[in-house]
Amino acid sequence: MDALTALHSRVSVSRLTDPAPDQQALDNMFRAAMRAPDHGLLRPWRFLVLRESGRERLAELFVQASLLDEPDLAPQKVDKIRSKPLRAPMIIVGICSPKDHPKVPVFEQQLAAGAAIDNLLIAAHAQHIGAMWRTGPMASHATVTHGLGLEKQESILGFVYLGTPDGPIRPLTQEDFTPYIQDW
Ligand SMILES: Cc1cc2nc3c(=O)[nH]c(=O)nc-3n(C[C@H](O)[C@H](O)[C@H](O)COP(=O)(O)O)c2cc1C
Repeated sequence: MDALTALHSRVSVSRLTDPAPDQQALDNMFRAAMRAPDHGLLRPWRFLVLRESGRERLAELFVQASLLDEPDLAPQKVDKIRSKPLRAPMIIVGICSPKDHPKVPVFEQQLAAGAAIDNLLIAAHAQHIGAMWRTGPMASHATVTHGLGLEKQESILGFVYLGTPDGPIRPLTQEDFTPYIQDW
């Protein structure tokens, strides 16, 4: 798929199944992530790749975090929370890992890390891999961030769910971009 086709047609895929992306596809995605615009070339990102046991451990962190917030959570709700990270065969946790820099504020480093995640999504799509960027309250919950080994200054920007699309991909309608553009 050429670059413009990939950019014009990327779509989130929420229903994902096996197989997970193979190593070559993953390498292509990370190479794309590394090409994100990056003020100062600080590489203010890192990624955790969660496969079978990683997703299960993440599920337990989600449960622990939710029970800490709401100790009386109904068992059905606990099961639902536990099932969330198991919705796809692979999750990549996109982390902003800002560096101290006199000219590059954390905000810009978060933008760069977000761009790296978007490059990763587009590279997944270009290889016919289904992907969806998710966050939710678990992304900023201390139980989850500590459990995943984040440092104090780091933050989770997204859980990227990855796999093979399970069913048809949502058809896209051409969106009119002109309302978002002005000559000035
Ligand atoms: C930072 C960020 C966090 C997101 N978190 C969620 C989320 O937790 N749940 C969700 O359903 N969509 C989330 N989305 C949106 C989806 O990834 C997706 O972009 C949206 O559903 C639109 O679909 P499309 O990507 O096919 O246009 C998030 C997007 C971004 C950029």
